[in-house]
Amino acid sequence: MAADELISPLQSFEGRLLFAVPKKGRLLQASLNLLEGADIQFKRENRLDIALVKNLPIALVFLPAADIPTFVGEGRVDLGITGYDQVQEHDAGVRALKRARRMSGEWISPEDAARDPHGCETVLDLGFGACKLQVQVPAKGEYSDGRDLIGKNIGTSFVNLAQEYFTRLEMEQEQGASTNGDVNAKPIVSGRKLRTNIMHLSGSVEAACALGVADGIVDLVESGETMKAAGLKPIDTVVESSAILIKSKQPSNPAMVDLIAARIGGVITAQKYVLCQYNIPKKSLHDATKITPGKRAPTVTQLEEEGWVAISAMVERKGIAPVMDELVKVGATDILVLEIRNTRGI
Ligand SMILES: Nc1ncnc2c1ncn2[C@@H]1O[C@H](COP(=O)(O)OP(=O)(O)OP(=O)(O)O)[C@@H](O)[C@H]1O
Ligand SMILES: O=P(O)(O)OC[C@H]1O[C@H](OP(=O)(O)OP(=O)(O)O)[C@H](O)[C@@H]1O
Repeated sequence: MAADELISPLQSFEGRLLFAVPKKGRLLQASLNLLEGADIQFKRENRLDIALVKNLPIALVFLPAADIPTFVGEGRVDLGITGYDQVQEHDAGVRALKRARRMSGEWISPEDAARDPHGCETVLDLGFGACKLQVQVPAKGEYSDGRDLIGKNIGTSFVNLAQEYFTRLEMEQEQGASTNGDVNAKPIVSGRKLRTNIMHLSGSVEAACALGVADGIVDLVESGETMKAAGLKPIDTVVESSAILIKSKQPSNPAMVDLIAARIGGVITAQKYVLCQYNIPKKSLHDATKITPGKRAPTVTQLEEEGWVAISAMVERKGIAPVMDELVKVGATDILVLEIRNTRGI
């Protein structure tokens, strides 16, 4: 066996920026598309959760989305793609741990405190994986408000956020105060015993009510199809989420983090916008530029034909159809909509 075959994947991380990517689930494919768009080239061997990037000093680590905030927050991994909901759940877990430590009077060494950044920074919203973490109850049942579930059984994979949510409601009830649903409005009292029973479920959480395990659940909703199929309805939203790029507070190679962030940001902008090109009589230029102002300003080019100009401007993809309708109304012709493959510096 050649000597280099004896080198473990862990050893070959040396000097590489570690970038965590969801290994499965809802965020996997869109994340892989982003990596491809950012020209991060790798080959993932079957069943291996580590892949060395061929053209950059980066190693990709494929991890469950729920674990990525821990790895990045602990500074073990430099960058990661995960859901904002997962970061919030992780942070709520860290808050709970700190409260418990304070309560038990546990001594925390200065080294521990320094090593414990327990937090990652959001670099970019990635524009996919939009969903809401919602409190759900049987559609035909007696509950219509989060407060109705105080003291009941709640099934969830988001135990820490659910605990914070119900702690807040219980405290409000006890104090007769209102925080208007803002879960961050008041600090959670240390050592307080929660009356609501939060049960951890790892998946298929929607089944818990029908099976009599839970009175309500806290779970993710996108289209609402799963919730509806399970005979549930939402009564409150705990977190609104989408996929985000996060970074450690002390990345091993800050310049490489910035480069990757710029590349990924460029791909996201390219996905969000299309390029709209059209010709318009010069006298209608003012009206047309109001419809397509572009990111900074539209590009206006003189046409050979007297009294006409050509315009080129970036337009948000989701609004392009009405923009084209409006352009036709002000006299635009030859309207073309082109895909943007990549961007930078926008
Ligand atoms: N229906 C959905 N629509 C959009 N995004 C979602 C949806 N469900 C989950 N997500 C996002 O994807 C993240 C990962 O969820 P997903 O269910 O794919 O996880 P997973 O790693 O496959 O774990 P599990 O085995 O628990 O399902 C969530 O934290 C959330 O940010
Ligand atoms: O509102 P919808 O569009 O129906 O999506 C919501 C569902 O998607 C997620 O689960 P997923 O399908 O990823 O599987 P899981 O239940 O195993 O987590 C989430 O936990 C819901 O069950």
